Amino acid sequence: MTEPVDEDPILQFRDVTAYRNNTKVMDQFSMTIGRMDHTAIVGPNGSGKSTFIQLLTHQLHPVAPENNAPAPIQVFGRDHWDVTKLRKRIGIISTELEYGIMHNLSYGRLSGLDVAITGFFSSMQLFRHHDISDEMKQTALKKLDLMRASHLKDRMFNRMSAGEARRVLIARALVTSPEVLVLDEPTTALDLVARKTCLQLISDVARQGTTVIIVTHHLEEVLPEIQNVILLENGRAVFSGPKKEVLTSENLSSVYNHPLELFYRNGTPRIELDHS
Ligand SMILES: Nc1ncnc2c1ncn2[C@@H]1O[C@H](COP(=O)(O)OP(=O)(O)OP(=O)(O)O)[C@@H](O)[C@H]1O
Repeated sequence: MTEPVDEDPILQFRDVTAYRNNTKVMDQFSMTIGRMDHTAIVGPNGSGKSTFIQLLTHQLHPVAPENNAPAPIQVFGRDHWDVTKLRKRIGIISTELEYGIMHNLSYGRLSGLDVAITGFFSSMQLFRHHDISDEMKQTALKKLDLMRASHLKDRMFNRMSAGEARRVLIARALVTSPEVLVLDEPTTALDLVARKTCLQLISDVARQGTTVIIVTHHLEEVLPEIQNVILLENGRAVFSGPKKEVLTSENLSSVYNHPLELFYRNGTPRIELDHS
């Protein structure tokens, strides 16, 4: 196992290849994300975005390297992690997690405050053996406040709208003050106003010192704070680098296999389909 040092990248994928049900779903995917390199991983349906999240959460494992080659995935400079410890340093928000908590009702219902507190235990539920201190409660309340969700602390999670639930989940991810926040299509199912609020809150998190990684196919989620973009196609990083260089009409048309026109509005990229 390698010993981490502070300057190590947060995430390093080196020629990562992975299979799901005997299908190659990631093919020699390489990328490096440093501290405070806010990054968007963008790609069309089926390009490998969920696969990336699964590799990060250890739900899926890469093909082992040959001989003594370095491990294909390193997080904070290490290739082996106790998943519970890692979850405290990397907050992940996905619709899968939202669904999991929302439908995990057999153990009892959770309030907004309870859901935020589960972040300390990396669990989807609060159990009797969880020792909840006053400090934890205060921190959870503070993070709910940061996400403008204080009014949801006593509301049952399964009675919240998608936008409310998303804000509570971001607060949950922040209770351990993670160095990195990974968001999987954070505005899916949100209406126009909730989407704007959610993106504004994520921008605030990025500016306050947490490295933000957004995995998405919605270009409006590529916030002004994001400077690096990785464009995925068929499980490979086909374009990678500064946002203005990677997000071009030409590159996007190639990856989406359709003529697209890219423009920026208030620092946020948008695309228009070319119907000609
Ligand atoms: N369980 C599975 N077994 C085999 N192949 C799979 C499985 N799940 C996904 N794939 C394939 O893996 C590739 C990458 O899928 P993935 O779900 O990572 O893409 P994605 O970019 O997240 O797509 P979307 O935007 O539609 O969610 C696709 O070609 C998909 O068909």
